Amino acid sequence: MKPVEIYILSGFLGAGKTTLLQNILSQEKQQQRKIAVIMNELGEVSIDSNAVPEETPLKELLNGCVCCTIQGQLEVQLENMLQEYELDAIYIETTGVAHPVEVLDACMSPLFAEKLAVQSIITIIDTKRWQHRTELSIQLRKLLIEQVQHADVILLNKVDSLSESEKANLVSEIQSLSENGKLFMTEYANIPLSHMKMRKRYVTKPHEQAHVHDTLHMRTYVHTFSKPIDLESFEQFLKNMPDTIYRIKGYLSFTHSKDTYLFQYSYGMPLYIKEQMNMKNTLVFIGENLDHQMLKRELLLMEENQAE
Ligand SMILES: Nc1nc2c(ncn2[C@@H]2O[C@H](COP(=O)(O)OP(=O)(O)OP(=O)(O)O)[C@@H](O)[C@H]2O)c(=O)[nH]1
Repeated sequence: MKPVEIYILSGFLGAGKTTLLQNILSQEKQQQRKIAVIMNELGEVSIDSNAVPEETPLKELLNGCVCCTIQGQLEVQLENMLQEYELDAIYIETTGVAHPVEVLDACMSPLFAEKLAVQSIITIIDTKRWQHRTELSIQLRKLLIEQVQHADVILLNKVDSLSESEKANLVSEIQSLSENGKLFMTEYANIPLSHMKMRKRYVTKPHEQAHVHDTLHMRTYVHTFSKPIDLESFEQFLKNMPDTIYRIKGYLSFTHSKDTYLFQYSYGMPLYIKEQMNMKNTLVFIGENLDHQMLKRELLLMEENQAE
């Protein structure tokens, strides 16, 4: 039997991995290939799973990073996928702080030698974040570089906000870091599937391990609101938030509207998208050394003030 192709989607928090996955899935559907997805999220609740169409088999690895605490679980989920479905390819969306090589290691287990064929590591870069990476801790900066160095395909995403000279500088900077990576500039991770397909024999290169908790000090906080909140107070809260909160995503309802909104926040940019269904109002925060108590206090206060 033909081995199932594996694609690893890597890239920092908010870079556009889920956006890329959605583009890929719709192209794969047109080609009538049988695809499954494994999603790893740092938080204990899943937000991105709605981005995957219902007919696509999906397994989620929540509350930890495949590259450290839950590597064993990835192997179990891969095995389950292979047993339950007949597939052409599996896409693995890693957490924004995962080291791609450690995810690769899990897929290269001897268990799967005949069954899986890793095709490529695709790293997506938030170009704006990259330009301002000196604001990140040294460990996170190293991780961003490693994500580039180990990629076969590199997408310079969110170029819509860059000038032509910024784009040129970025391309030469990334090219100097990557020996063999194929480089593409994208907006909303829009790229033809054919650019991501490459058959490669994988040998894992040496790399520095960066564990989410011990080295990167990444933490998550999940907050569920018991009622709709005031948009203005929420925006004020966002303005005062520490810079070390890199990513927020989840669902929100506001007092001014009956709708539920999918909320996305990356690199200081909030985005509200009307959601068709009524979802539980839960937000996942991801950041360095998150102050859980402070977040909880501020968010509860926001709800309490509402009642007055
Ligand atoms: N302006 C702009 N926004 C983009 C682009 N690509 C993605 N986004 C937005 O960036 C935000 C984060 O995108 P996602 O695809 O969820 O990023 P992610 O890497 O999956 O995020 P995590 O799973 O949290 O690490 C969303 O609001 C996207 O709509 C782009 O090219 N330009």
